[in-house]
Amino acid sequence: MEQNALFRKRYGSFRRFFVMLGKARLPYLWIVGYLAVSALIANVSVSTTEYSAALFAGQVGLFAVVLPYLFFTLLSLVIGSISSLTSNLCLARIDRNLRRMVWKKVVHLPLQFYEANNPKELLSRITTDVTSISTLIMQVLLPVFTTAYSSLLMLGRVSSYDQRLMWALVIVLPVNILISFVLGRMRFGVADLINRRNAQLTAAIAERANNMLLIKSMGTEEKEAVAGEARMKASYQAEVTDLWVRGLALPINAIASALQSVAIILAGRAFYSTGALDLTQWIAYYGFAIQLTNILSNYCNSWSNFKGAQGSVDRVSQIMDEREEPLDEGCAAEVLRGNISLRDVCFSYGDTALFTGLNAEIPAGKITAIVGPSGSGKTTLLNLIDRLYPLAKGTIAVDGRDIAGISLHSFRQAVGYVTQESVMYSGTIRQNLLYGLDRTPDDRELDRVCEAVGILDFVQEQPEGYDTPVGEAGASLSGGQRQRFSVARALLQKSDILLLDEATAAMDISGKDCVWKSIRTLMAGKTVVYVAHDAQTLQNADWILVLEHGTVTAAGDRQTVLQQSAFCREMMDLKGGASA
Ligand SMILES: Nc1ncnc2c1ncn2[C@@H]1O[C@H](COP(=O)(O)OP(=O)(O)OP(=O)(O)O)[C@@H](O)[C@H]1O
Repeated sequence: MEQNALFRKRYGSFRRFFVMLGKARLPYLWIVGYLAVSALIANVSVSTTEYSAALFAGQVGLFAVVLPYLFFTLLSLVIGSISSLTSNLCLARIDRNLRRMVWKKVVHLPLQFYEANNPKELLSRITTDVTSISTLIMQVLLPVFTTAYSSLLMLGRVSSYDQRLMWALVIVLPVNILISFVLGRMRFGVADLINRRNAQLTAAIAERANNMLLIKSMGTEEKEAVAGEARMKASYQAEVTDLWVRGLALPINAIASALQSVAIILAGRAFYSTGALDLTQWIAYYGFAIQLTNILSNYCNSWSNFKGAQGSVDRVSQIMDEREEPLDEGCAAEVLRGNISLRDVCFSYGDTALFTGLNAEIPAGKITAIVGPSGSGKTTLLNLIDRLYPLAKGTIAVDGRDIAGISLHSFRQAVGYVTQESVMYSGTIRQNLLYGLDRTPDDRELDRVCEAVGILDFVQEQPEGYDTPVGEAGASLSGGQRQRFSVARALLQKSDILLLDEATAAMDISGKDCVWKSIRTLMAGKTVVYVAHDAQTLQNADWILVLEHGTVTAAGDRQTVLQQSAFCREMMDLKGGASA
């Protein structure tokens, strides 16, 4: 974070914008095509202006003026349509490439990033912010070239009539640019505020929509309605402020344009009356001057978009500056026997230290239970073994090898992990079972594993069997069913080490027994580490670690630990048979 702040301080938005574009792999061929078509339009437009000026001046020669005028008018229509198509395609492709870049980055960031940033706010970074950056490229960045080219072309034509007239035009034109700069600065703050408030609103709505069960059961509908209203009011107020700023910009721009037109006409008129320009040139000059004014003021209006999109650039480039997890650094995991040793492990959440020199041994080929009071760090310990957080100090070794030297990707392939939440996606049962596997087991294998965790009957009762959708995040399944599918998914992974965090807590007594028997059979000879909260699941352990106040206070087989640990005795005596 500190590093990012330093980066942001050192490099302005411009620099970060271009660094980001460098990473985005823009559709360069399409962009070149768009620029070429725009250059063609500029040339056609110069010819159209000159032929129309000749017509206005009374030259009606069919082949010298009328037909060329009609031809160029038609040509500008055709090229205009091609240009608008190319521009829209460019915008869509830039949008797609930027989104792909941000998403690729986001999925490679460490868990800590998601804990430090509201994941739901990330939604708007990938959608709204990316769209404003794509628009910025199409409306501000590329028009630098098209506007400069058209302006130079037209100024060149005016200069061919009289060089002094061109300089007069060059002096008058920047009035609009100056005004747009000032207005753009004003708009930036407001546009950024709108984006931030909308992102907060989206995040809050997404969170509430996910937690409707809690809202209903606690009867907080009214409170939530009022809180939502306050957030919507905040967004509305930001939008109203933006309207006021834009409202102020309109008359200022209109007055500036009117003054500019008067100056342009007076300058042209002076040259025409002294005979420096003929009638056709005078009309053509006026046509070019008006077009130049429009092109520059359109560009300057877009410039205010740049100021508005600066916040989006900052937010997206903040993601792009984050360090990714180095998934492929280090050597391959190969086959792990699964003897896990923790040496002087230190780990903190922010400033709060959880482990300050934790030592523990988890034997290979056994089922080890981790028990301890709530908040003692059992889940965190599993997360550290799965390398979801980096250690502040100390080492974790498997079979004597420091796991920090093993490539994260191959290590996590060798370690299966069933987390507390039993994560399911809104696909079919099959898609959920196969998620993350680098092979495609056939139905017979799926049947075997599902039978082992006691969910095969349920699958067979479904109209579409394994191809039955499970609803959003597995909403159509019970908590126990979700847990069985999560365990089945981990068993299909055929990992060397299996971590389970209260993986059977939502199952009934016979369900737990069935799942644990299968784990013992299917993981025979491999290492299983699980968090146990009740005496029944503790029965499955060959080895027990008691974790209290950041240290292991007892370790060994059941007999040894029961003698050593009051916590464990209490757990067996008081909670005997109770489910977690
Ligand atoms: N992401 C986090 N950020 C900050 N603190 C955290 C985070 N996750 C856990 N903690 C804190 O770390 C401590 C250990 O949490 P952990 O979930 O590892 O405990 P646990 O033993 O598994 O608890 P339980 O038995 O209740 O599931 C707790 O005090 C908790 O508040």
